[in-house]
Amino acid sequence: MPLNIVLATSVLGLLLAFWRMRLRSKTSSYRTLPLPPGPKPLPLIGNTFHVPKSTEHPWRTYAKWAQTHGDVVHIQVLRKHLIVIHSLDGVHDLFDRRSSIYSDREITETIKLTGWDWNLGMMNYGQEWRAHRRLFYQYMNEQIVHTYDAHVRNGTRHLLKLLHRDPKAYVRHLRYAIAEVVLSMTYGIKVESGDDSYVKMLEAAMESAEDALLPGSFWVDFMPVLKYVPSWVPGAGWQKKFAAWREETNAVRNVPWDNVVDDGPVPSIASQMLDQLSHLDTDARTRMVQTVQKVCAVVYAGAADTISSTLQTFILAMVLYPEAQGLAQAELSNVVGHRRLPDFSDLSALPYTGALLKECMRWQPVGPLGVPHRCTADNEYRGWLIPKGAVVFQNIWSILHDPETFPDPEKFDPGRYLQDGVPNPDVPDPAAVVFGAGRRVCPGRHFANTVLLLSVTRILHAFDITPVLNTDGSPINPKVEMTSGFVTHPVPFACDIKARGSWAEALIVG
Ligand code: HEM
Repeated sequence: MPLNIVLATSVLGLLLAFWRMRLRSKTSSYRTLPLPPGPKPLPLIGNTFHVPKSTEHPWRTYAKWAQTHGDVVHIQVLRKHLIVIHSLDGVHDLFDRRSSIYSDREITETIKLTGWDWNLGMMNYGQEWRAHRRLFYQYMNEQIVHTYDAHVRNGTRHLLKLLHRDPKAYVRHLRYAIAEVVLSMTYGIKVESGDDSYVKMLEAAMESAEDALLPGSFWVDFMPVLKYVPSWVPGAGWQKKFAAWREETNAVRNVPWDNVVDDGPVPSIASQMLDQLSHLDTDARTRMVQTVQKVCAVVYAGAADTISSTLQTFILAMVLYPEAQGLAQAELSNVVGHRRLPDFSDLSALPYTGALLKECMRWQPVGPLGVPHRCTADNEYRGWLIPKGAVVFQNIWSILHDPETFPDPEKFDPGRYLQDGVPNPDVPDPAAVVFGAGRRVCPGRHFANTVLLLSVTRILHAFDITPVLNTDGSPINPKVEMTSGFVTHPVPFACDIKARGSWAEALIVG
């Protein structure tokens, strides 16, 4: 071997060894740092008994801890480190600025046992996730989502009819209408009127997401060996629950896919994705078809529950805050008039109505703890060690209820985003928080905004939303009570939804 190659190889080897030594010493130096503060752990079991139950609004408990310990709170359960971030700066510092090591997910036993591991939102950061996310983005980016406007118009128009016909069942109608929009654009499926089998299927699957996907919901997340305990063992009834949930999550992936229709004037997302594969050989095509199937199911699973839950919160806010409702309706009457329904072209002229939607997202965020990120390398943050493998949450609820940024945070007040009738740039937009951050930021956010804005403006234009009345004529104001879990929505409440006048009735049925 020529001498210069030997020399070059040796120098390279030395550099490599030096770099690895530095890396090792750096890693070990991080290990001497303290962990971020948090409730005092007990020997061996750490904070095992501190972990708030997923059924008890854990974001409120974490927020209380943050008042004592600061915006970065750490707990340890057996060998697992959980870190909860309570400030937007903290979220940006870690999820955005250090995204190369904060973009993984913790694939808990619960995720595998409930069968959600086909969902790109639950995948490890790597090639498979990248391929799914790229495909998803191609059909959900900011520009492309407007090609689905016709589906959104039809769905929201139908929603008004359903609400008019049977206002008491508003929750069912919201879920049905969103399912209708998403299934038609994704699979070309026209849901028969009154057929809520798709809605029920997703509801059943989402029950597992709501009950089980926050780490700590089930002990098996911290002690994986428990997954081998047979279901007949006393206390292991959760195994049967998981088996049933697995069937439901698989149904979300398979049932709409088996019913893809390809006869509409605009091809569905599924058929466009499949067309893209025509040049591939059989093996590559088979593999990619599976990816397409999963990505389509993620559109449905990601959209349906989050959007309909936000709309339920909107209805609750309108019942409780009639002055906000009145201001938005006055704006709509001014801009749109009484001869037509609002459309996408009106949205930029409706600052108060836009602010009202922002406030719905802030007041009761649909995913109060977001989706946890997993950190893939030891690193130092503000003098603390964030250990490799730590599960890092952003407490979205707490960030959006910080009284310094949002005074009187429990109050629903769209006016807080406006100054002299135009958006106030000094008030943060909750949309920059509720959809998460970094490389895993919600890729469905543009579509969610589109559907939410048109739904909210059309419902407000057409209806008055009021409390139901007691026998003595006094209003029964519902309590602000949210379900607890991965995704939340208001606990069911009664309200009245009535057309705003004969002009509105004509628009609804027309
Ligand atoms: C109000 C509506 C919605 C809210 C509040 C919301 C919120 C979120 C949040 C907080 C995350 C986690 C981000 C992170 O890891 O930091 C997320 C991820 C995700 N969302 Fe949404 N979302 C909404 C609507 C949608 C819609 C309509 C879709 C589908 C069309 C969707 C699809 C997804 C997917 C696929 C992920 C996983 C991304 C990944 O892990 O790479 N979401 N969403």
